[in-house]
Parts: sequence; C-alpha cells; structure tokens
Amino acid sequence: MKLLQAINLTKKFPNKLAVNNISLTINQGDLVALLGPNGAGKSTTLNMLIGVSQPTSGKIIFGDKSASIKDYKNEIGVVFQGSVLDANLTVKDNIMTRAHMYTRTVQLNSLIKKFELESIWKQPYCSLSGGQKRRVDIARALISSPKLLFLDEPSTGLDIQTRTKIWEVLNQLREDTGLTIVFTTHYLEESENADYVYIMDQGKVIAEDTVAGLQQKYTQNVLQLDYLTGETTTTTLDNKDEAIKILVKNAKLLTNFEYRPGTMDDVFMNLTGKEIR
Ligand SMILES: Nc1ncnc2c1ncn2[C@@H]1O[C@H](COP(=O)(O)OP(=O)(O)OP(=O)(O)O)[C@@H](O)[C@H]1O
Repeated sequence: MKLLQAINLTKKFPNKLAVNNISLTINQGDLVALLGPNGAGKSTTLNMLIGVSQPTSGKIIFGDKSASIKDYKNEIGVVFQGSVLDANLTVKDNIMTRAHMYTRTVQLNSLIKKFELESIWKQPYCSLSGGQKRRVDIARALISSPKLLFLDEPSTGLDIQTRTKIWEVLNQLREDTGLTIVFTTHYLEESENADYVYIMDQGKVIAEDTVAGLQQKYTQNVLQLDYLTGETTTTTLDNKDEAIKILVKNAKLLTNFEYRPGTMDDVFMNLTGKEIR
C-alpha cells in the first residue's frame, strides 16, 4: 500500500537546481534508501517531504490524498543530520520534554530499553559519544509513534559496530511495528539492506529498483575458473545458481574458482562512471 508519493518534485535555489523533477513512491512498511554522492539532492528532497522546505513545483500525496505537511506531520518522525536536541539537557530531560508534547506516545520504557538509554539517562546530551547521541536522536523521533521515520544520513561519522547496532534496533522496530523508514545515505553497503533504492545524482533520480533489480540491470556476476591444465576462464552469469551448476559440472577439472556477485558499487559505477566517494 502506498504511504507517501512525491510527484515531479523540483527545488530551485537562486543559483542551483538542487532537485530536478523527481518522483518517489514509499510503500507502507518498506525501508527506502535515497542513495547518492554529496550534493546529489538527497537532503533537499527529504526536506521537501518533511515540510522544512517548499517545493518549487510538484506535489506530495500522503495516503490517498494530495497533502500539505500539516496533514501528515503527526505521522512522521525525523532525525536530521545535525541533532536538534538541547546539548545541555540530560537525555531524560530531552526525551521527557518531547514526550509531554504529544498525547499519543509510544511506551517510553520500551523505547528506553530498545535504544539502551538507561545507562546514559542522566547524562547531558553534549557529553555523549556519536553513537549514543544518534540512539537518543532516533528514540526522540519515535516518541510520537510515527508511521514513517525519516533519517538523514543516519550513520555518517559512526563506526561500523555502532552503525550495525543502530540498524539492528531499527530493523527490530520495523518487524515489531511495521514502521516505514526513508533514509538518505552515501554508504553503498547501507543501501543494500533497503527494500527499494532511489539512486540520485545531480538532482535527478538516475535509477530506482530493489537491490536485486538494480544489480540485475546494472551489474554482472563473474565466475572465474582455474583449470588443472593451467587455463583460466572468466564467464558472466545471471545468478549464482548458474555458477553452482557450472561448478558442479566441472568440479573434477578445477584447481580453484572465484565468484564475484555484482555489488551496489558496480551499480553506481556503471550508472555514473564514477565512484560514490
Ligand atoms: N539553501 C540552499 N541554497 C542554495 N543551494 C543549496 C541550498 N541547499 C542545498 N543547495 C545545493 O543543492 C545541491 C543539493 O544539496 P543537498 O544538500 O540536497 O545534497 P545531498 O545529496 O543531501 O548532499 P550531502 O550528502 O552532502 O548531504 C547542492 O549543490 C547544494 O549546494
């Protein structure tokens, strides 16, 4: 079921066409990635979807009707790239101040537990590590029990363990509550977990599909076989099942093999001719 649609969204700044006529469909329950290099227009797109910035043209449909942000602001949670929390307040005060603003809230205790906030509950926000801050930011965005969570570059600057931990919690939440998540990223490996990916470059969506669909369209899986005779062959294949068939058939003739599935790095490179970073 479609939860949010953006149709022909464009954002022109005085000297920059930041977003150029893009359309997105966010289905309920999906994890959707907006992937692209610096300056691709990801944050500008997100800002229009959350009402921080007005589109120059285009429209947004929430549920089944054309919407302005006031129609759906209670249904969304947002985690910005830079935190909006009060640096001098404790985690508790930041969270509780927010909780008092809403009549419909999640079970705070379960949120505190999920994001492991107990041990930092009385610490000032400014004294937290990057990963701890991000956990508090996300927990705060979920207090109003939103249907749709927007995350702008959720793991930029975080180490791999912290990133993995945050995604574990978010995936658990998706499983438990059916939460829909839209996130921007320039980490290719992060986009590989998404249900649907929009690849942006220079203000445009240059490709969109599931990860498997993108890999199918824009990459090749390569099987290299090293034979007892010393010969080496390289073959491109549609999928790993074909590789398994070839390997089984030739098992006795081989000294070694390597199977390299197409990656999101290859997808981006094939689409743009450049690396994402
Ligand atoms: N307020 C503004 N005025 C003028 N130009 C802007 C403004 N905001 C963004 N831009 C420009 O629009 C383009 C897209 O910026 P945007 O921040 O959306 O990119 P991004 O894909 O989110 O990049 P990053 O990954 O670095 O956050 C950039 O060239 C940026 O300089």
